[in-house]
Amino acid sequence: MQKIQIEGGAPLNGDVQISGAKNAVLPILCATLLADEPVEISNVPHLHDVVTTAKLLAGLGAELTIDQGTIGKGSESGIVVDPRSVNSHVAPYELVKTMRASVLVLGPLLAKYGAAEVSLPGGCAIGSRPVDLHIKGMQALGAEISVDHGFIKARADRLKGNRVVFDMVSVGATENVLMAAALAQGTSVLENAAMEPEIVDLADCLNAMGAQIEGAGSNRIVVHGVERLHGAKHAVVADRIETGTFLVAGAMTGGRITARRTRPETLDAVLEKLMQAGAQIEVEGDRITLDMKGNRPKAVNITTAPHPAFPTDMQAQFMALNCIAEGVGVINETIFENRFMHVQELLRLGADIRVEGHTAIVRGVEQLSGAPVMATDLRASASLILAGLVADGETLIDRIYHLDRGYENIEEKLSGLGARIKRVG
Ligand SMILES: CC(=O)N[C@H]1[C@@H](OP(=O)(O)OP(=O)(O)OC[C@H]2O[C@@H](n3ccc(=O)[nH]c3=O)[C@H](O)[C@@H]2O)O[C@H](CO)[C@@H](O)[C@@H]1O
Ligand SMILES: C=C(OP(=O)(O)O)C(=O)O
Repeated sequence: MQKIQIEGGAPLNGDVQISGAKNAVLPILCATLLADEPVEISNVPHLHDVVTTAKLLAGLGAELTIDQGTIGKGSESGIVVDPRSVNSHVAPYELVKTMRASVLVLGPLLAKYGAAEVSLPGGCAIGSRPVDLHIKGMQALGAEISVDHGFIKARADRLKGNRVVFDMVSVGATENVLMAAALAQGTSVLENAAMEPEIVDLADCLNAMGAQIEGAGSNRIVVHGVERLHGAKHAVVADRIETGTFLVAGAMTGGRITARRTRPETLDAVLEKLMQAGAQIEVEGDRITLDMKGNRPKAVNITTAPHPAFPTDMQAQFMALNCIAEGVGVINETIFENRFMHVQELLRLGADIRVEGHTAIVRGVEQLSGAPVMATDLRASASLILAGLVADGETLIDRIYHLDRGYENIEEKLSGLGARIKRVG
């Protein structure tokens, strides 16, 4: 099995180009099912989750044209999905179990074809992650739903617009209901909606396909259902989590890094914490430059919460930063009940972390020491890479398939900044 090998201690400097966002491209690919013409998506990152989604859509009968050569290399091309040949409404367990975002075909299949059978995703390393809000949302739009033999089985002649009040903020449930409401009869109002930039990107794509969605990016989204959605072209928004991960790498190594082709306005909470850690941040157009001027970062306190607050998907990376920072940083994880899996592995690298329930107290040490470690989930993998970049000697990270779900060419990008990192095995 492949591993990532890092020789720590090299300062990182230079420019890095940010890819399209995993968490935007996955719902957008699912949204293409709603159209009755081909939809062309560009700035598609080359990720394992994109391959899984492509398999899922192909399994439903959609025809996909994938331009491997250009994926991730520019915004000219990517994936064209022609949904006209869709002839199945079943999302099988084999795919859903490897990628929870597969549940996002529920809304589109139901709205367009009147039926969907989607395997229940089950729990994952970071938490139990139920889908009750997705189901309640579809029911509010008039779907009949049963859950048996591990599948969500949904039917509706034509969904009807309604007021949907989410009990708690959910990115996935907001996206699923948004897609379903786009083709429903009448107007839907989504209250307590998630406000993540990826929701805005999905709504932009749907509107380009002819949907009538207002208010995406706020906690109240109004969707005027339309009769049909047509083909469109859409470029995926930049990945704010990838951007943040590279900026933390710069901060931890005392370097100067420019993230190019990103969306600075989606990173306010992260940039604020980097400045508190002592980084000088400059924003110009689609670029963010972080300069640590060779200094050791200062520890920062973090509480994760829905956008625009600090993202849970950056928690593990800031934990790594706190591990080598000056002082003590307190991290509260409020989104997922089990998102401290990286702690045990960071301890193996010499970190000083105490976990009390949903809080981790991190006392910065002068130096981490390289060791073999195991990745447990996507962002945990990123945190171990970051720690390895500053650890003394060699760090060998196992189970890196988690990383390939969500980071495009991370070794190449880090090598380009001066890191001594390679894939082995
Ligand atoms: C593909 C994608 O975009 N993934 C992101 C998405 O995941 P995802 O959409 O799964 O996350 P949610 O926003 O839905 O989850 C937030 C919280 O709500 C709970 N919940 C959610 C749905 C539900 O029906 N019932 C319920 O209780 C979850 O268990 C969790 O505790 O948002 C998360 C929170 O920003 C990010 O960490 C993930 O990277
Ligand atoms: C938790 C994440 O993704 P997913 O929802 O796809 O598991 C993530 O991107 O950090």
